[in-house]
Amino acid sequence: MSLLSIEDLHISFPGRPTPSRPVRGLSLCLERGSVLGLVGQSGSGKSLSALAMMGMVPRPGRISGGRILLDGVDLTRLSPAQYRHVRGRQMFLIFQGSAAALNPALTVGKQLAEVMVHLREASWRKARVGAGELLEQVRVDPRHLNSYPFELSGGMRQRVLVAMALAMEPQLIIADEPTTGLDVVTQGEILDLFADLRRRIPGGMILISHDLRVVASLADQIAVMHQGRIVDQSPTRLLPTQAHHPHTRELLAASRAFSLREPC
Ligand SMILES: Nc1ncnc2c1ncn2[C@@H]1O[C@H](COP(=O)(O)OP(=O)(O)OP(=O)(O)O)[C@@H](O)[C@H]1O
Repeated sequence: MSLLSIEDLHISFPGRPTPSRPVRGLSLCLERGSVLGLVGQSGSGKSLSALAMMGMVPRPGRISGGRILLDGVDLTRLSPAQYRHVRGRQMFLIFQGSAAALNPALTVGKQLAEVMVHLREASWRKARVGAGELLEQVRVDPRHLNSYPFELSGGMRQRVLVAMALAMEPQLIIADEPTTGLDVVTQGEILDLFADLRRRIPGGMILISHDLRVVASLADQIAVMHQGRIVDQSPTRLLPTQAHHPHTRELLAASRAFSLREPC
């Protein structure tokens, strides 16, 4: 059984004269232990799809059809309380603008320690030590345990989010444009960290970007999204030969200078 299977997902927003349907018939599969790259141009529906997987479609939008199966459980049928439980333990979203994902009022150490106390039932003392170790694993100096998110650079905040994911050990990690807004060197470092993360997390990862080059080095499979649905999906290195949709051809042409390599 696939770790994640999305079947014919539709998301709509009310509107006149007709509702808008930014996601219309999205289907994809993520196998356990693998990374799926979800690419597509701005507005194709990638972020909304990620939010739908997390049970966080912004109102008045709603899932108007389809199923999202995580380990065979249809998430679209969960109550809000059940969803919160699954979201806190089995799924983790790293999204654009890492600042917004961290609590601005709590130090980095406190936020990491809270995850360990609540999910791993560690004592506060052990959690604090564990939080320092996690920061070291993502190559952030542990003295930043006492720093607030605004005191860190964008790259460091992304590293803290990766540390948070390591603390939670979720089944599914969704990273939505995790390197957008970072300089090229920091982008490379963050992608290296994701490569490390995928080796440590037994579940799977969905890496979302408008840039094929960003996901190609990490993803086993690439799914190309266009106007609310997947138009091509294939193993990364076969995409240039297997892609048939004109939009995928455009994306490939745009990243031609960079050859698609084997996932690390
Ligand atoms: N809160 C909202 N209300 C109404 N429509 C929305 C809302 N959020 C998204 N949409 C619609 O859904 C479309 C897809 O948005 P989405 O953010 O998923 O695109 P994306 O592929 O992630 O683009 P980007 O790479 O720019 O983030 C948008 O073009 C917009 O029409």
